[in-house]
Amino acid sequence: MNANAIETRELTRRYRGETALDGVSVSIKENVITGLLGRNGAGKTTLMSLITAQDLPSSGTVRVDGHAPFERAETIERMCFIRDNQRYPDDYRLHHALRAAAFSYPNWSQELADHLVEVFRIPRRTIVKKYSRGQLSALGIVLGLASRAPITFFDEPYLGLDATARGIFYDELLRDYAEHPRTIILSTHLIDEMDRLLERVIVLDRGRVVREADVDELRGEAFQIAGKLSDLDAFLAGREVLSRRTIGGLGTAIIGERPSDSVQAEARELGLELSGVSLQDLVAAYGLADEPGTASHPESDPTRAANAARTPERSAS
Ligand SMILES: Nc1ncnc2c1ncn2[C@@H]1O[C@H](COP(=O)(O)OP(=O)(O)OP(=O)(O)O)[C@@H](O)[C@H]1O
Repeated sequence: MNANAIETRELTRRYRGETALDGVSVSIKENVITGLLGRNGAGKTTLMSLITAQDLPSSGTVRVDGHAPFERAETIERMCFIRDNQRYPDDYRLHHALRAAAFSYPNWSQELADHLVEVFRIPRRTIVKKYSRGQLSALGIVLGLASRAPITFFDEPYLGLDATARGIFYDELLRDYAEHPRTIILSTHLIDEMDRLLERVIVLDRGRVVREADVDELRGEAFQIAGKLSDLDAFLAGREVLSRRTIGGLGTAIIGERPSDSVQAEARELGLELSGVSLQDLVAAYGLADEPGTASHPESDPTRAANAARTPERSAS
């Protein structure tokens, strides 16, 4: 079991009339990739800002490697926080940003930075202020990965990145993490895409922690069932139905229950298809993420619900 790199206790941040974080107590494990999930305004950025001492709590405590990070340089230099709206000085070009990062992060890898600049095709001569949204995100990723900071935060690092670049990010992150294990915290709405990266998730809703669990544990707690409505209704009676969709005479539902042998046998008898649930669907079923097909889940296919009702993608194992 990994030790905790970060612990917060009853962390609260109030702005005028708005409680952005409300008594958040979480433990983030060392050398694990943790996903920070939740709908817009859930408090993800606020939590990362407080942990990295870029903001002060209204009450509650933060401990990073056992220390309060605020004004503690040794702790702060162990952390790298890549914001989704990272700002750079007006005259900055790529080499300025890289040089500043090399100066700030003791574990900085220039070799990795040069490699990532090439694979993301980041322009060297253009002023950073003129970068496209995707190029800015790519630069953030270069700085975040090449920092090799023992604790690295990425706040929605994929904004504006095309699918190819996002794939490169996930592969490069996994490769470098395997060679240089470290604590990585990613806030994301693209749960489906990132679920291969995430080992643990913290789900926030309206400033509170609603779930903190290993991804495998979460996945084992629910299943999807699909088939004819009449058979489905018989199966669903008395069960904890987290979400349900109907298309014509077919339906799918996500059930909050372990898919035990007897459950699987019952589904078979009724001619229903039982399958695993993706992390995105599970978090959405709890009402804590954007539904697939909505604007902040751009990669999802709006026809997926219909397809799921017809042909479940995976079998439960
Ligand atoms: N400086 C501020 N002044 C007032 N309210 C703020 C401030 N910063 C954040 N908030 C509020 O705190 C809440 C949490 O914001 P936060 O940015 O942490 O959410 P988030 O989960 O990162 O959202 P998103 O997914 O949209 O980026 C929101 O309601 C937001 O409006």
